[in-house]
Amino acid sequence: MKVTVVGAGNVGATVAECVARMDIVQNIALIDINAGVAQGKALDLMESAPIHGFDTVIEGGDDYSITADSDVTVITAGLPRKPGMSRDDLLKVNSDIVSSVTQQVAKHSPNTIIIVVSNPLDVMTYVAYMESGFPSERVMGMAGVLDTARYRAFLKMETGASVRDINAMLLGGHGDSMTPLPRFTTIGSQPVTDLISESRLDEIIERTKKGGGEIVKLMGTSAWYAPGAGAAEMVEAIIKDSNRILPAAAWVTGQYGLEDMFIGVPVRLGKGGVKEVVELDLNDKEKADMKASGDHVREVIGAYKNLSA
Ligand SMILES: NC(=O)c1ccc[n+]([C@@H]2O[C@H](COP(=O)([O-])OP(=O)(O)OC[C@H]3O[C@@H](n4cnc5c(N)ncnc54)[C@H](O)[C@@H]3O)[C@@H](O)[C@H]2O)c1
Ligand SMILES: O=C(O)C[C@H](O)C(=O)O
Repeated sequence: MKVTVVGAGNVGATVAECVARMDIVQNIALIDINAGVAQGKALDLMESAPIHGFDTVIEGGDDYSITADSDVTVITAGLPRKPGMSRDDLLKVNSDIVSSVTQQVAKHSPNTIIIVVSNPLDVMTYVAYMESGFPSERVMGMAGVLDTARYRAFLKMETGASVRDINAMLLGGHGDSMTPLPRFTTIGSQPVTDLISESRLDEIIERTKKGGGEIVKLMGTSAWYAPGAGAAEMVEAIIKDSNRILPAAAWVTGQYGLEDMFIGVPVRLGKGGVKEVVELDLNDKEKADMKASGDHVREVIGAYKNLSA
């Protein structure tokens, strides 16, 4: 089994490290336009193998021949936002990068499964789908795992419960229009709505929606530990064919009243990629939130199409 990570920056290097430490694949290829950085980080990771005890071989560079026949490819290439920017402000620069990267990926690994991380996430996933020509089940975006992890981390901070006992699901685009679902959130099997007041839960949800921006404001660039771990969790589900139900940006064909876009929905992940989009029974408010999120994603797809027209 082989995994490629494109972009050896903060997120890409973290994905490579997390997957290596899982010791679930024979090879990882780390690609960057800056060959020295990719080679250096690959070598540094290899030198950590005896300490962590993994046998995965990591190779870095700027030549896509090292990525040949990858089973899973994670695309993190692209600019992160700076304070004051929205993710959508990255549309032009990152769509150019994701387009060219995807062409190389598809050429060298025609059967790979692509997980996009670059922002604006839902639309960059759409770009990778269009450029690769792959069937939709082999293209997806990582954001829901991160957004749900943030929500669960904030619930842990609030209640002191173990993160292992906090289950949550979240839908919609990766942005302020995402749709956390308190009705589907439990702590130790108890509904979160029985444990935390409505007003406090609203504050936690608001913090989750703005979680990316909170970190950008603190650091001047965006997050990488949780995003890297999130992408690695998706890689693991695919490599191990584990049928995990995780939130991911997946192609919708009428589910949740949406179509012709990638947007965050619960999916069953395993061999071959997205095996199924899982449809939760939403109430009217949740449906309205999902529709608003879909409207936003459609708007950014429109902006992308105008750019590339
Ligand atoms: N989906 C999410 O939840 C999520 C979370 C965090 C970050 N992101 C996004 O991931 C992207 C990467 O973030 P980062 O913090 O790792 O940035 P970074 O600047 O640390 O790394 C990006 C890397 O991409 C490389 N790169 C640029 N153009 C390339 C090309 N054509 N081919 C190969 N490599 C290229 C750069 O050289 C750099 O090393 C950003 O767009 C960011 O917004 C998404
Ligand atoms: O916030 C960002 O720009 C990066 C990422 O989408 C995140 O949520 O951390």
